[in-house]
Amino acid sequence: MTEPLLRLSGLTKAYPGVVANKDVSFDIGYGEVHALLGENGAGKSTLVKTIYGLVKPDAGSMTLEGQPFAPQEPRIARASGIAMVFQHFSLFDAMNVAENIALGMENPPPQAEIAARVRQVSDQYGLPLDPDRIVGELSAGERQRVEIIRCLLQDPKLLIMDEPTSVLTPQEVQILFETLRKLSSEGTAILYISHKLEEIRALCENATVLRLGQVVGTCDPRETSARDMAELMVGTKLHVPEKAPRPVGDVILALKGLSAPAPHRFGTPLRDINLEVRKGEVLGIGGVAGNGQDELVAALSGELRTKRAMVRFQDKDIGHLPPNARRKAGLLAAPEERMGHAAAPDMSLTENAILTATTREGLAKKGFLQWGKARTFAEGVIKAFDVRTPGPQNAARSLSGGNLQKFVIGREIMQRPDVLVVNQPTWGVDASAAAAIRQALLDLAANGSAVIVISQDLDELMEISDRFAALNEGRLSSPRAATGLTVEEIGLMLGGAHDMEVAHVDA
Ligand SMILES: Nc1ncnc2c1ncn2[C@@H]1O[C@H](COP(=O)(O)OP(=O)(O)OP(=O)(O)O)[C@@H](O)[C@H]1O
Repeated sequence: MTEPLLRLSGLTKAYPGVVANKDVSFDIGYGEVHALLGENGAGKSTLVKTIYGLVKPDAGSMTLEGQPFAPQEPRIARASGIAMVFQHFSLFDAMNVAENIALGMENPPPQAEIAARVRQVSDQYGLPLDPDRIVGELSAGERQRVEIIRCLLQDPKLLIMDEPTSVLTPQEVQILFETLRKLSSEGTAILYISHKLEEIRALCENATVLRLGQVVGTCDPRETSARDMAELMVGTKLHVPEKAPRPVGDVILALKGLSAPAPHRFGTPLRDINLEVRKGEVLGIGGVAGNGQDELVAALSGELRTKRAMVRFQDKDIGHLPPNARRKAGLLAAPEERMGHAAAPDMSLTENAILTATTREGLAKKGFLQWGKARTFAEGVIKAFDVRTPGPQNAARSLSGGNLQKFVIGREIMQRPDVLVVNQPTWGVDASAAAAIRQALLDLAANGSAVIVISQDLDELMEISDRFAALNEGRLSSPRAATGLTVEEIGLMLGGAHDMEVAHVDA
């Protein structure tokens, strides 16, 4: 039998309180597109970090092209032909594409040469990218291309991709898949982590499923339904969120001509947003990343202050109020970037609970923090939202991405907001946890709160929203009932051809 490209044999890695990988063995062949599946915390990242030399296994071994392979650090893994595109990009906004790529090289050639090679690889693999563009001005999809091209310049034998499509538009996903197929046909193997099972079915020829750190199954995704794969991952039947009919109440939040300049050089200005949100409704806001999503969340949460009358909440003008005053009044928000924005990575979960829940949960008394109460609150979130962690004393950084997301969203929901604004609530979250988060948002609305969900995942928005609006270059289309909206109509709304603008053209 011929040797596989990479063989993993009995890899085991334990962290305090959890075994992240337990006796994991499988092969990846030359040119094979291999999916690594598993719910949040199943151990996928730990495994790929082991292959990339970022984690040292406690036991087990690897071979690469038949030779023992035990990279002590990423530099060695890269030199052996392993490349990795991370979920979170590591690029410098103020530098151009070629400069960013040079930063990742051991011995970078002159800029002009890098630019020429970027152009060549970009043409060869159908990944449009201009090496002279400033990274801060690129879309998420283009930033990812920078990372991919950086990898391709190393001519990898194995390309590892961790959740590559969560920030991409459907068109960008197609471009990426074409590139990956071409790479595979040329003999480059791809190890692909994603929670988007339909994409796995379209792309991968083999899948290894991890649960609680162990391999629990393998399948051919082309011949396995998404539902079967999801159930293999969780080991139980999948719960699909139910959108029960709900009475919709009075207007609780109104945006009136909400405008704000871009908060930084690479931000988007908000332009004359008008919107009414009612008690008991879920309003979905779609749009390609970078069209004002972060700015809108900031204007609602109070991180971005505006003129008083631009934000009206429960019949009071609050555009000038800071976040804590808004929290106290019942307007809560969970931003998109969980590490560093929604949660402080080095703080424990209890401390992270204190960060946003002190006012509403009474976690401070006469200026002193009530640690016992804070811990109980954090434990409540962990329990209610099935956050996989040994306990609230653990640092946010130690949680897997999806588990931290469950904690961050749960922390806000458990504070019983009157209005909850969430940005990308299920980003990087596995199918069953995503279903649980969506159900929690629907339950919140069923209890009379208003929920604004900002997401790039149109399927998600259609699943839970009563009304749908689209953000485009800082403008918001007028919301429309989600039921019955066609893909074409949504596409037009996302592209900015919404009713107001069409009316202007006619005039
Ligand atoms: N540095 C660390 N310290 C302590 N525990 C860790 C550390 N890294 C990972 N873990 C734990 O190991 C387990 C596996 O985590 P891992 O990030 O590999 O999961 P994952 O499958 O990639 O999850 P996700 O899909 O949410 O990204 C989790 O329980 C996680 O909390």
